[in-house]
Amino acid sequence: MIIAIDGPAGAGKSTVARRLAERLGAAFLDTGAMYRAVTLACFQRGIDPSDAQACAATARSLEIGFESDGTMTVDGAPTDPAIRSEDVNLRVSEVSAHAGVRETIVAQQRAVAERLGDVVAEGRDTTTVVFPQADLKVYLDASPAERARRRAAEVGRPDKVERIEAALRARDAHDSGRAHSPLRYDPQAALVLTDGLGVDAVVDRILALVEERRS
Ligand SMILES: Nc1ncnc2c1ncn2[C@@H]1O[C@H](COP(=O)(O)OP(=O)(O)OP(=O)(O)O)[C@@H](O)[C@H]1O
Ligand SMILES: Nc1ccn([C@@H]2O[C@H](COP(=O)(O)O)[C@@H](O)[C@H]2O)c(=O)n1
Repeated sequence: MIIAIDGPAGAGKSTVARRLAERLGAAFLDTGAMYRAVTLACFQRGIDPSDAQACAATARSLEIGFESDGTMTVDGAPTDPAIRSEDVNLRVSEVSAHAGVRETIVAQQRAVAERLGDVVAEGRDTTTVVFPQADLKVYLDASPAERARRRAAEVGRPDKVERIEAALRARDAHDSGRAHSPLRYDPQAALVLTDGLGVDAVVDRILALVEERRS
């Protein structure tokens, strides 16, 4: 069984997907973490994120592994927390837009799912490109203001909510506007709007959809 969850930045995809995977006894696949790992490796190697060929070569050179609990390794080592840094946030959309990077990473995502079996995958193109045959597709969304409030609370900076909203909107615009695998709503996906809904309520709603598909 594959459940694919897409949506804009900060919509709650990884939080919900991780919890859903736990409830279902499935593996959790955070596809964005893979693009973040490529971006960080580009920084560490002095590669310009606009250099499509060098970014693609970097993606090909990395050995990215996944455990069923969602733990990712890069070249056999635990993932560097710097993949979540502000610097990576600012350039990951640019790196992930290169066709050569996507070709490599999408192939790895499919191979991981093949190996892990039941999978809850989340990202930007898991419903449309990576797993078009998914058993359930969900598009998770919330207003930009709500997403920014949640993210600001997460990082303990409610005073920065406006800056955070601007950054989320910029990343969404880049992810939606790119030529290869843009973020878009797949008409086969169930749209789940989460303003005013807690994480457990969102997970319960998706579990109800899983049950519907099974019956
Ligand atoms: N339904 C919800 N209610 C309240 N807070 C939520 C809800 N869903 C997620 N959150 C919180 O919002 C923040 C962003 O969630 P998360 O990191 O899962 O989003 P995401 O869609 O994976 O983001 P990104 O695409 O940027 O990685 C987290 O602090 C998370 O705990
Ligand atoms: N399937 C995906 C997943 C992510 N991306 C790109 O990576 C960025 C970071 O993703 P997070 O979910 O960790 O925030 C995201 O902004 C996209 O640029 C992607 O292209 N495809």
